[in-house]
Amino acid sequence: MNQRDTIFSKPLPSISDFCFDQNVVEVFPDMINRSVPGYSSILQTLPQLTQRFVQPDTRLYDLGCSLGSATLALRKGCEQAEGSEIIAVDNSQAMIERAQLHLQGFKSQVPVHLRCEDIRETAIENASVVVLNFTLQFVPREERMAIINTIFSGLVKGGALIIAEKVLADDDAINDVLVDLHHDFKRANGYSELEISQKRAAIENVMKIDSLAAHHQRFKEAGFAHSGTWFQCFNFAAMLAIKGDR
Ligand SMILES: C[S@@+](CC[C@H](N)C(=O)[O-])C[C@H]1O[C@@H](n2cnc3c(N)ncnc32)[C@H](O)[C@@H]1O
Ligand SMILES: O=C(O)C(=O)C[C@]1(C(=O)O)C=C[C@@H](O)C=C1
Repeated sequence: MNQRDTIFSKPLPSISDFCFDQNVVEVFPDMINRSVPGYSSILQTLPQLTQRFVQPDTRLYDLGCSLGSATLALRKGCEQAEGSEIIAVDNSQAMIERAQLHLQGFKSQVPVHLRCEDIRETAIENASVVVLNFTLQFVPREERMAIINTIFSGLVKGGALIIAEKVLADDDAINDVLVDLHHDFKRANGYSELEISQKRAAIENVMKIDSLAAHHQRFKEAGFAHSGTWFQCFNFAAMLAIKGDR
């Protein structure tokens, strides 16, 4: 466990589209910590946000759970709420198998149901909290609205969607600065120029990012009464959308 990410360290003859396969599973904690500015701050805040929005006898969903780091944060935040149940979903079999092992290492009264499933197929029911932590960016853009609509319909009144994404700045010059700051962050974390450029090419076709304005517009269109950005580090941001009429 906790192997160093060297996936893009050697020159590759051709760059395939990035996918969450067994090789990525092996290095995932190292990869995400060294690649996503603010990832640990976001995870640290999740229990607090969960505690605030969880309601008794409801479900909590972690969509695109990878190894279950956000699932554990959700579980920490809902320990005190009677009748909580967590559903964690990922469409990578390799991720789900490792998440199962990872979650077994921590004790809790709250049941967690892990599902290998496409989040586009996931039914959301009686949910007080739904987390999408760096997952929606991997869903084709034209299919994102349907997912947000499904989440909104499945949330109870006063329920919350907690979502983090890599984002695009509206202003091109500002965007260039944020991208450079992100690349400097990767360099400072030991990634080489080759690793940065090969990773960039690998995610280019599979990870299409939206602006914060586009995300908030989508939440509004789905019917959320409130939405805002509660954290941003360079071009990585965490947002909150709340269903009204609690
Ligand atoms: C960047 S990782 C998420 C990190 C994780 N939420 C965390 O906080 O550690 C994105 C995850 O989303 C999953 N994923 C991408 N598209 C998906 C889809 N359509 N359905 C289910 N899972 C998906 C990937 O397999 C991957 O594990
Ligand atoms: O933008 C990048 O370079 C990234 O590595 C981002 C990102 C992400 O945002 O999820 C992409 C894939 C990996 O899961 C880890 C990080």
